[in-house]
Amino acid sequence: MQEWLYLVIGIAVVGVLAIAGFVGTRVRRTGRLPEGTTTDVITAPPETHAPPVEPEVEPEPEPEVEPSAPTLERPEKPASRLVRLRQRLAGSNALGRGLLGLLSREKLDEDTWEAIEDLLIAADIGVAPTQELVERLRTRLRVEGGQAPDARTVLREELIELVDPTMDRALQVSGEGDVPGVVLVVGVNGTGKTTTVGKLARILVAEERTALLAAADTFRAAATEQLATWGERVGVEVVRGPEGGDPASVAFDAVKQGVERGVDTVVVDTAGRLQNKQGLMDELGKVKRVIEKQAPVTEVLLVLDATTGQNGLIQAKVFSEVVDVTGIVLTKLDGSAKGGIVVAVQRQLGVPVKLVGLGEGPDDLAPFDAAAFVDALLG
Ligand SMILES: Nc1nc2c(ncn2[C@@H]2O[C@H](COP(=O)(O)OP(=O)(O)OP(=O)(O)O)[C@@H](O)[C@H]2O)c(=O)[nH]1
Repeated sequence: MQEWLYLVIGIAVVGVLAIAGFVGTRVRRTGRLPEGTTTDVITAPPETHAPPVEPEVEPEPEPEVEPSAPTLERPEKPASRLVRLRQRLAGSNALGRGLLGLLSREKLDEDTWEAIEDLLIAADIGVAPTQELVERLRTRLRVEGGQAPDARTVLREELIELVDPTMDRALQVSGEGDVPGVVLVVGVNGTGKTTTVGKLARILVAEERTALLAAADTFRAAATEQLATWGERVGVEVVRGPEGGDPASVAFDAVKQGVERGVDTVVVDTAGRLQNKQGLMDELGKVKRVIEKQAPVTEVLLVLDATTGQNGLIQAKVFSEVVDVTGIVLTKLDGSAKGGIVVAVQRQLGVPVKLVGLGEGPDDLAPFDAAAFVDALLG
C-alpha cells in the first residue's frame, strides 16, 4: 500500500513537471503567452514605434483652366489719325513758316524769290516742281498784287495743287468676288517696312476687315517675330516659313490660307534686298507670280524713309522698275524736315503717296491727304 502511494506521488510530480515544460516551450516558440497566461520571465518583443502610415490620398485633379484669350487692342480709326501730322511735322513746318515769312515781305524782289527757291529745294521738293511753283506764285501774286492778295491763301492753294488732290489715294485692299485683296509691301530693309505691315494690319482691323499677314521677309528672323507681335496685339494671324526659306513659298501659303479662310485682305511683307536689280527682280517677280496663282495682287506699296532724301528716290526708281508700284508709304515723316519728298516721289513714279508714317506708336500710320498735309506744313 505504501508502494502504491509512492507511485501515485511520483506520477503526479512527473505530470506537473511535464506540463510546466510544455508551457515554457510554447511561449518561446510563439513569442506570446497563451491566452490568460502571465509571467515575468518571458518578455514580449519591444514595441517598435513605426511612423503611422498615411492613407494614400488620390491627388485632386487640377481644374482645367481655359487659356484666357489675350486682350486685343482696339486700333484707332484711320480718319482721326492725320490730325497728329501738324504736331509731328515739327521739322517740316519750318518750310511753311519760312515760305510765309518770305512771301509776306513788302517787296518781293529777285533775292526773295531766290530764297524761296532755295527753301523748296532744301525740303526735297525737286528742281522742276520748285520752278513750277515759284512761277505760279510770281504770276498770281503779281497779277493779284493790286488787291494785296493773302500770301498764305495763295501759297496754300498752290502747294495743294503741287501735291495733287486729284490722285486716287484709296488703298486697294479688297479682292474680286470671294478672293481676298492682296497687298504686297516692298522696300529696302530699315525703311520701316515690317512696322508698316504691322500698322496696316491695325488699320484693317479698325475698319472691321479680317486680315492675314505673310512673313515673307525670311531673310531676317527678327522680322517674323516682330510681325507676329504686331499681329497678336490685334488678333491677326501671321503665316511664316523657315528662316532663310523661300519667300515666295510663304507668300503662296498665306494667300492660299487667305482664300480658304475667306479673309478680306492678305498683307505680304517682303525682304527686298537691294543686292542688285536682277536679284531683286527675280525675288519679287517670283513672289508676285506665285501669289497670282491664287489671287491677283491688288496693291503694291513701296515703303520709303522720308529722311533719306535723294537716296530714297533712287531706291524708289529701282523698285518701280521691278514691280508695278501702285502706292507709296512715306515713313518717318515725323522726323524729317523734308516733307517736300512727297511731291518729288509722286512726280518721279507717277503714283500717289497713300500712307504716311508719323512716329513709332502703333497707330502712327495715317492715310495721306493733300490738303491736310499742306495745312500741317503751313502750321
Ligand atoms: N519715327 C518713326 N520711326 C519709324 C516709322 N516707321 C518705322 N519706324 C522705325 O524704323 C525702324 C525700322 O523699322 P522696321 O519696320 O524694322 O524696318 P524694316 O524696313 O521692316 O526693316 P527689315 O525688317 O529689316 O526689312 C524701327 O525702329 C521703327 O520703329 C515712322 O513713321 N516714324
